[in-house]
Amino acid sequence: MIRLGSNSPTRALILNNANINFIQNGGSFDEDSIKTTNPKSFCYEATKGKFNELYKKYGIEDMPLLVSDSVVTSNGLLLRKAKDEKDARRMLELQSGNETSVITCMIYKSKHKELIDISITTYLFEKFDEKHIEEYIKSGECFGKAGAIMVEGFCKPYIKSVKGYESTAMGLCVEKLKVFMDKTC
Ligand SMILES: Nc1nc2c(ncn2[C@@H]2O[C@H](COP(=O)(O)OP(=O)(O)OP(=O)(O)O)[C@@H](O)[C@H]2O)c(=O)[nH]1
Repeated sequence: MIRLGSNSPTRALILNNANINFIQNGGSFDEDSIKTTNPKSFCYEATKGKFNELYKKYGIEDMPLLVSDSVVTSNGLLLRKAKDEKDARRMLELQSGNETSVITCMIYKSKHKELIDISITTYLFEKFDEKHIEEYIKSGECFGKAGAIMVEGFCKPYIKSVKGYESTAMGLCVEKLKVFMDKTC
């Protein structure tokens, strides 16, 4: 059993699908406190901030702690979660017909071992259909997701090429996590 230190329904889904037993306790780390706009550094600092908050609160005596953060970068810009419909439209139009990378950092710490991993999945998308963009925004599914994208949903029909794990793009590189958890310390 592990503690998923996250509010993310997608991260919970990823662990469930991988048959990893967990309880979920999200934190309230303020990502706006992070100054850097370098996507990788931002992602690492956000993960570290989330980890420190929840490590202080729960420790790892009773079970290992797993936290994670994901950001998107396209055209060198850092894309976090869309603030509103206008922001979501901006992010989607930026990624339409473009290359996009999802960067996911995770920290897993038990009494015996610790993993700090940064994984990247890069997509080349076809141009998104304008009408489909509007439907997707209206559905609200674009919110709460880095870069307002959903690789297993809205983006799927537009994927021209992909390099990296889909799980990384969805918010938790479960393939690497499972290999690490299965390793004896
Ligand atoms: N379903 C889905 N979710 C995605 C995708 N890309 C990113 N996400 C989610 O976007 C969110 C990125 O925001 P974060 O700040 O890392 O995490 P959060 O949702 O705020 O949750 P915390 O772990 O509590 O910080 C995460 O919940 C990811 O799972 C995707 O393609 N599909």
